[in-house]
Amino acid sequence: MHFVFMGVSGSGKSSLARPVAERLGLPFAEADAFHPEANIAKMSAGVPLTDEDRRPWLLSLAAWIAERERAGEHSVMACSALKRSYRDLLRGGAPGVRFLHADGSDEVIAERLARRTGHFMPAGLLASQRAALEPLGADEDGAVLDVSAPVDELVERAVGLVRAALAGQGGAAPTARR
Ligand SMILES: Nc1ncnc2c1ncn2[C@@H]1O[C@H](COP(=O)(O)OP(=O)(O)OP(=O)(O)O)[C@@H](O)[C@H]1O
Ligand SMILES: O=C(O)[C@H](O)[C@@H](O)[C@H](O)[C@H](O)CO
Repeated sequence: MHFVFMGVSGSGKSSLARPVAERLGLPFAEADAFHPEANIAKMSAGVPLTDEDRRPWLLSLAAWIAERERAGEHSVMACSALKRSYRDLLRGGAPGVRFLHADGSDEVIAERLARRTGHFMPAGLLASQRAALEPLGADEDGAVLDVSAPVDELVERAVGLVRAALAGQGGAAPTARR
């Protein structure tokens, strides 16, 4: 199974996904590291990416998932995966792709983005990220994490969800909480 922490910029995907992968000893991919230079330059200049900009990037991430699948490994990824069509591309990588949506109010996320340093993504792009975001549909495998809680607590919760999904493989999957 492949667990993708999704959400808008600054929602805390990376802060959660990385420790979850470490705790469970699973391979981890940070989707930001897969962007071509042109995408990074665009975002750094405060210009939102288009579907066309994101497509090759999402396909490279799906390829990473497919490699883990071929290796017989579970995996964890941090990737915005804002639209359903983007998640469809990721789901193309392997049969068992599930999404954990790091979700929070604009107020909470904007405040975290304003405080974050050393990252290419300007806080001003939050509005466009929000506009693009399509929450998980009822028919999409996944769960929602309310990111107003402290990181440690959220990591604990996410580890629990991943463990439960892995234990129930072939059985019940964690279902979306809204
Ligand atoms: N639950 C939390 N409580 C307090 N601060 C948090 C929490 N989660 C993340 N942060 C902080 O908020 C900022 C954004 O988190 P992070 O970089 O993980 O988000 P992200 O969704 O991966 O963003 P991006 O997509 O832009 O890379 C960071 O400075 C991080 O330390
Ligand atoms: O789809 C996108 O617009 C991008 O993935 C962005 O979300 C960033 O890569 C990331 O959030 C910035 O840190």
